[in-house]
Amino acid sequence: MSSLATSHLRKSLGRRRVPALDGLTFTATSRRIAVLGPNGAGKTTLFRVLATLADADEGSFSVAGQGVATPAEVEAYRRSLGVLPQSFSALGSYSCAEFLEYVCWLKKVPRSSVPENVARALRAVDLEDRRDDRVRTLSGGMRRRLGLAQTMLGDPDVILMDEPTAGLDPEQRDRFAGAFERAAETALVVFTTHISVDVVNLAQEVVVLSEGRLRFVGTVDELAARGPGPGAPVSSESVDAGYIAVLRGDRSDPGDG
Ligand SMILES: Nc1ncnc2c1ncn2[C@@H]1O[C@H](COP(=O)(O)OP(=O)(O)OP(=O)(O)O)[C@@H](O)[C@H]1O
Repeated sequence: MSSLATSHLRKSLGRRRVPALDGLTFTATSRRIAVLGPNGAGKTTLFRVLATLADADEGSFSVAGQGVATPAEVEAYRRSLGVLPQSFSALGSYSCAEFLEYVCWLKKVPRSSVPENVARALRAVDLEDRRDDRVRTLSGGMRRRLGLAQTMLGDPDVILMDEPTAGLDPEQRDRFAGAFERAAETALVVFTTHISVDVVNLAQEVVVLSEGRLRFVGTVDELAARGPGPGAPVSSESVDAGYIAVLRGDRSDPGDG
């Protein structure tokens, strides 16, 4: 069964109507999907469409076999969604727990479940000891993990993240990966990235875009094999090499279209 499928998604932006998504069609079947592509490939635009922050001009998508088209479908989907945008900024004067309680309220989490939701989310991202500290006192990596924590409130079925590890140092990226693992235990996770280490550490399947079109969809192993060749161990080097080969169109891909 498909976990995420798009069909002929088109979205043009700005006065010059730049085609940020140009008939994008793919089917992914795993529960941890990385969307990879160079600057301007259309990753953020896809994220915004999947998060229902923007409407596609044409085309459709479905998640776990459920369409997201009619107002009732969109509403049900939004209720099942956790979202971490690239420009996430929490309310600095709130404590971590107060901020998460506020998001619970926005997400209409039943009042009796709020303490448990907040405690579970803080535990998952390793911020229990910062529970009562103000958000503005957290490091950049901690803030990013708090951003991940808020996606987990209300037990979402789907979590979407736009470049969640951008700007994190290797140690913080590692800690983020641990928190990501816990979030992905119960949700389908789709995230955009530029970073091949993220693909290796976080994803099962990769969608490569450029110029709003599909270049590749397949497992991390399959992408890595596009570089040095079949049997190459999966590493950030082999994923990078596979990614470059895919962008150059070195070998044809049955998923291209
Ligand atoms: N508001 C806008 N007006 C006009 N063009 C835009 C706008 N936002 C994005 N674009 C263009 O749409 C295309 C896709 O942009 P998008 O931000 O989705 O790419 P991206 O893959 O997320 O890039 P990056 O990795 O740099 O964040 C690019 O050519 C970009 O210049």
